Amino acid sequence: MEKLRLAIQKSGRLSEGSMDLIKKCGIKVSNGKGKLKAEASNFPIEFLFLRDDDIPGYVADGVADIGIVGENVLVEKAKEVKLIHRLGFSKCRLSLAIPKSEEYSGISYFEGKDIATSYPKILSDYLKEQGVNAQIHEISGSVEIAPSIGLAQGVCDIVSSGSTLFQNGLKEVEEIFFSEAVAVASPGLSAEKQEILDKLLFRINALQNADSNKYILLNAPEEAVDKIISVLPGMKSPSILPLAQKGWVSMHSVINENDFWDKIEELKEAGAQGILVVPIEKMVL
Ligand SMILES: Nc1ncnc2c1ncn2[C@@H]1O[C@H](COP(=O)(O)OP(=O)(O)OP(=O)(O)O)[C@@H](O)[C@H]1O
Ligand SMILES: O=P(O)(O)OC[C@H]1O[C@H](OP(=O)(O)OP(=O)(O)O)[C@H](O)[C@@H]1O
Ligand SMILES: [Mg+2]
Repeated sequence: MEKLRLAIQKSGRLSEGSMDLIKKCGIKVSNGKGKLKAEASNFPIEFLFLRDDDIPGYVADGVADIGIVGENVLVEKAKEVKLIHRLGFSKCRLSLAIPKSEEYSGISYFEGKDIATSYPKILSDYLKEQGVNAQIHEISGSVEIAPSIGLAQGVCDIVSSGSTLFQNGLKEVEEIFFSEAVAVASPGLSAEKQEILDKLLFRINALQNADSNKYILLNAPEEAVDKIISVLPGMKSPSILPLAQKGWVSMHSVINENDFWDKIEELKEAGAQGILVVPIEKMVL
């Protein structure tokens, strides 16, 4: 049987999230330290552990069928791959930053200046769009050091908490690109590989649906049921079970994480009591 080849980052900011996702999908793989290729024991998938920069190229060439990579690297490399799914981890942004002591006048500050970055394509597209001419110096890492050693007056690099910028005496002045981990696929997958990929995406969707929803249980007087159903429609409609106490029921449903606090207020007003909210591990719609 054919196996789907998945390229993931060997070690770095994407590795933990990628392996965690695979594990939660019920796929078992043992990747000893230093092992660059591994097979799952219970799913037709093979893993390649690579530098993240190489993943879009390997997927475009068909050496790997799919890959997990940051959107920043995907856009920077501009390879022929299909973005198939957003994964929601390793969220960060690409920003322009300058020394803290400098006064920032707006994007024209960078006119004629030198900017160090590992993302020359994204930066030059942005500067072009803004009508700014600046010299871009491509370096592959430790970008935040550039102003303090006289290599450039500004940097364009990844920011998450902002602590690396802060520790290097820099301040963020423009956010130019937002990124998260994404799954990408080769353009020409065989029907058999596409079928394996569909199975994997089905599992990922079940995890993501579960993450964005909660299971809710509550007790209510029978006369409050209609009002509560209108607040909590659930996946189809809530389950209702009689309580030992006459005139009372227990209602079970699913609630979206984003609506949670607003709905709790409405439920209490409608007469709900003993409200329990519990996480869902997997959810198939
Ligand atoms: N501080 C951060 N917080 C969240 N996500 C991040 C952070 N830094 C980087 N990322 C995301 O994770 C990806 C990988 O970052 P990492 O720092 O591990 O890359 P790297 O050093 O180039 O690794 P490699 O050795 O594989 O080339 C980045 O391209 C970005 O999408
Ligand atoms: O805003 P922060 O939370 O400080 O995160 C940003 C830093 O994180 C990444 O580096 P990482 O720590 O992964 O080290 P690396 O340079 O070896 O990739 C990135 O290159 C930034 O330098
Ligand atoms: Mg890299």
